[in-house]
Amino acid sequence: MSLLELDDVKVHFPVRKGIIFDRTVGHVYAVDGVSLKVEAGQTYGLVGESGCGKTTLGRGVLRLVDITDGEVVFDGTDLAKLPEEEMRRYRRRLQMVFQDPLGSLNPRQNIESILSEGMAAHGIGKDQDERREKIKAILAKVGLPTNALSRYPHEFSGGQRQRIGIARALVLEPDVIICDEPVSALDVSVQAQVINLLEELQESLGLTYLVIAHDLAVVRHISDVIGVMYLGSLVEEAPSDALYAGPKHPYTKALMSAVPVPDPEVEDRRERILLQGDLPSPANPPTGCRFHTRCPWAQDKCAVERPVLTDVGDGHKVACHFAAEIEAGTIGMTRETGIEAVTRTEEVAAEGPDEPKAEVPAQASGKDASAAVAGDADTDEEPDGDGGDSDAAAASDEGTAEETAQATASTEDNAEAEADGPAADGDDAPQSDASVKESSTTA
Ligand SMILES: Nc1ncnc2c1ncn2[C@@H]1O[C@H](COP(=O)(O)OP(=O)(O)OP(=O)(O)O)[C@@H](O)[C@H]1O
Repeated sequence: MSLLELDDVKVHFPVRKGIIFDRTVGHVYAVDGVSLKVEAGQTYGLVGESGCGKTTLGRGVLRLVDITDGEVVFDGTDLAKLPEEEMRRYRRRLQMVFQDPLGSLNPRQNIESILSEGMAAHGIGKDQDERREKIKAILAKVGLPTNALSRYPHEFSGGQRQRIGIARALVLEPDVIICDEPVSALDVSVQAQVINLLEELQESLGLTYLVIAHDLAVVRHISDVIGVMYLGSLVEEAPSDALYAGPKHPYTKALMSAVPVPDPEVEDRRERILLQGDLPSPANPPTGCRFHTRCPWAQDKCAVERPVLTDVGDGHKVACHFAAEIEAGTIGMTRETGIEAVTRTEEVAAEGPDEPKAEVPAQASGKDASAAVAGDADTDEEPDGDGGDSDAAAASDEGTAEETAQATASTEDNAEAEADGPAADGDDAPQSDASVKESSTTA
């Protein structure tokens, strides 16, 4: 049995109308029948464009939103049916890391207070001294200096704040961490560092991850299995390599065709499938296959019959009536205009070839490290505050675990100097337009 198994999970939000005579006039079918398995010690990557229900599914697993129907079986227990009192015990074992580290950290609490809060609530550590020692050990593990304990969230850079978010989850000794867009708010070069940290922690602590992202490139780097979600349900699922080698669902093909080749020197001559129209409203989803209103290959049957996610071999599952025909080229496109040949050189020329590109750290840990930097990076990563973000501190987002440990030491050494130092310039500095453009993956 898998550590975490979702069976036909549905999360429907009622749409209400009226102030005096409040009534339900419909539902938002945010998650509408998702089944998936996350194996112990592995990473399941969940991708799909904004609004497809990824976050709601993650929150449903933790029962942060009510599950309308289905099972969420964690370690043999169906969480969906647990009384709230019992669910509290399981919450420690299933933790969440959020997209916006600053928004999820109370600005008025110092790091010790933020991290010890959950520990005290779950009875971890017999007193504050014991909790502090544990927090110090975890801070070192995530590459933050011990003096971070007495500092406040605004004193850290974006990458460091995400490390704090990860530390907050780790102090509770979880089995599963749900990472919701863990790097999408971070500067492009810091993204790879945080992804690498997550991988290192997984290896050393045996963690199991459900990683939610709109960016296929980020998920590819870290995932064993990837599920592609569209309008509340999975349209494709496969081992990471198989999905990249041969996406079978038209939606996945479109997503994949939008992932830029990370090396601007390499000409990208793939055809880019441009999806027409916006994501339909989950309050009023299309009949039949939910993707048929945008699918370049849609046939009459697709508007009527909803395809089931079916294993087509080696654990590669697809929910498309015509996946085999599309692959064999025996049916043609019904929306011819939805495709465009784009070459890498055109894109680079448009941005200006002389712009420096983001530095890609060399430390691949197994999977393609460069892929991890090919994500959205529209956030200015220049640290705020005037004291906490030193060069040394920024360096902790630049290197590997070993380098991070060194950076930690040097940060402590430089703590005094940092106090009134200028904003860091390392990898937390804003990126050039060119690097941002290169990273702009549309999901
Ligand atoms: N509490 C809620 N009440 C009503 N509708 C909701 C609620 N939470 C989410 N939704 C709707 O459910 C749908 C799925 O939202 P969700 O945030 O899960 O998508 P997502 O894929 O994670 O997108 P994003 O990456 O933008 O967060 C959206 O249409 C959203 O507006």
